[in-house]
Amino acid sequence: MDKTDKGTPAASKKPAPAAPALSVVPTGSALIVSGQGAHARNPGTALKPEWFEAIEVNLSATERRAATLGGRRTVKKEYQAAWLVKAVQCIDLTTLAGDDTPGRVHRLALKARRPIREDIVEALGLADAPPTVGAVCVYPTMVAPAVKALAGSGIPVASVATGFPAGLTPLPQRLAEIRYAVDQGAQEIDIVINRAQVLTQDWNALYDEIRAMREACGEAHLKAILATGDLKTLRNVYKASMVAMMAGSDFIKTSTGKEDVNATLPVSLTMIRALRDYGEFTGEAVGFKPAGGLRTAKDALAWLALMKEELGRPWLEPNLFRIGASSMLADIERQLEHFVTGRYSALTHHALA
Ligand SMILES: O=C[C@H](O)COP(=O)(O)O
Repeated sequence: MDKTDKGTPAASKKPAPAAPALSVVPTGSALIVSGQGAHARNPGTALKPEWFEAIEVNLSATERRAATLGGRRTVKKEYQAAWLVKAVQCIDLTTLAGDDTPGRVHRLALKARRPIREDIVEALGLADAPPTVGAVCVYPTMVAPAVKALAGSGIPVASVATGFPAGLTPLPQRLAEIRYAVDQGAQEIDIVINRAQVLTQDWNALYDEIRAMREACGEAHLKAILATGDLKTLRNVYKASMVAMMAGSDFIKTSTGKEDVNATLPVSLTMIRALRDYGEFTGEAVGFKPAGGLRTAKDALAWLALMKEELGRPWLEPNLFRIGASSMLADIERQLEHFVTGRYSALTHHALA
């Protein structure tokens, strides 16, 4: 850690170019607002290793900072309910299983349209504008059923692609998979990076591949999954985040959900500091998506606190923040039910996801 950087766990030793301020404007303080607002795309930059090569990350300082988020910084009562509704609006409701079927995707889409039970929505006073999730995330061959089941809802379909989860098929096939998913109607593509390029510090190769993937996405937004559990060090996480953003990623995402270690707060903090540095260098606002192993309302609150404290209010909206989760919604719904009734029900009383 750079000792001059008071309390900054993931600090970058970077040159000091004229850094434009972030181009986003806070949208106000009310948390219960809906919408998948249009997100200006990140055009990327040329590859600039000088922005990240000298990075140092202090592991223990990063862990200490992360540990504060789930503990003393909690929100209670109606504030907590509002944050949980916000979390629902930011969920990429996901099914990425070998036994996925159009029927399962159809059921998931129904849940995406009405993620919180009607009586709870009414009790929360949200019946006029019931919340929906941020997106539904599926494998490429499930995009068409998802698009059909979500027709008219305004909920985008995200598809994983590029040989998810390992990303080790030849590049032409990975690019073809992106084009297939876009052709099927996916509006967002969650690509996986080639971890070997990070582990061998081959930044040119990583940059070129992600650039080519962005090109293949066309109008679809690109989320770059770094699979941080495979990247060995937080320095690598920071560098891979930077290269992914320079190559034009609209979001950087932690994990596939298939690594041994998936989303953690220290890794997320490191990615967010990279995101913030990239914003200072370029003026571009890039989105963040933690994913993998996030199961509880408590997880949702910890990551929302991280976004608010590190990046500010704009990163509490689905155009800049998503939570990738296949099984978090039921616990959030249960907590919201407790808020409106004062009673806890068993998790099994809450539908799918
Ligand atoms: O992209 C989303 C992840 O695959 C979801 O992981 P999960 O099944 O652990 O929630």
